[in-house]
Amino acid sequence: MKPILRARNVSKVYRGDGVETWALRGVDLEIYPGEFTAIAGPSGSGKSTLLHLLGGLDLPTEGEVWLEETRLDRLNATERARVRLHKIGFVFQSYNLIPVLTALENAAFVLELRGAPRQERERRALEALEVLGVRALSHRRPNQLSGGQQQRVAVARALAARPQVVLADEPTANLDSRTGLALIEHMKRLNQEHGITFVFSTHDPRLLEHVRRTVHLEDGRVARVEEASV
Ligand SMILES: Nc1ncnc2c1ncn2[C@@H]1O[C@H](COP(=O)(O)OP(=O)(O)OP(=O)(O)O)[C@@H](O)[C@H]1O
Repeated sequence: MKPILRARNVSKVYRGDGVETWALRGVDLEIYPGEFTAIAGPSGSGKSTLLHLLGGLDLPTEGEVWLEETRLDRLNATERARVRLHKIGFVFQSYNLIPVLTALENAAFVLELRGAPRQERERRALEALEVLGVRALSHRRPNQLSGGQQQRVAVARALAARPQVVLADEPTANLDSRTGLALIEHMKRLNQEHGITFVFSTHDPRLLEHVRRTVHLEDGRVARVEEASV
């Protein structure tokens, strides 16, 4: 089987105010279709940077990033945006819900950007909200939802578009442990039932008990990869 995502000897340097920060150094990583992979590591180890690069949101300083047969770091910004829109779902803290839209409209948003017809958008958004257990809240705006509910709507937005890959940056960070575990369970079910590939970052050891593969980052390098039999 060929990897769906691949980082080859990827380094990322942030430069600003005369300071250089090596966020990633020579990272090699392959993600295969249908995998459920966690990226773990202490604060500042490079987890968010790696997810940004894998999703084509940012470019590596050195190395290659591939999504299937497409080399993302060779595409221009418009081409990368098109690939993201059609193939990747994001659940990132910085990609918050749009405050003036209802949960349903938020969940349908990626499909709207893709130009899907209204009926199809609504059907798929409602389906995704149902799967995440927040369909009854579909007419509420984000400020009428708890943090956990907002996070579920954000996951529903990523999933309604049926991406091949979902990249999630600390998806449980703002949730209490019960809600966090429930969200991971939902993600796992979608992974098992719909074959969606998940890569998510976390520094919560409790969540790592639920994943098959954990990539540990330290100081921007892959320190070790752990395979569990869950
Ligand atoms: N835009 C930026 N400009 C300069 N330095 C940055 C930038 N983004 C990240 N860094 C630095 O790169 C390193 C890796 O950061 P990154 O956010 O990828 O780590 P992380 O593992 O996701 O951390 P956390 O768990 O705290 O979110 C850190 O030293 C950070 O300070």
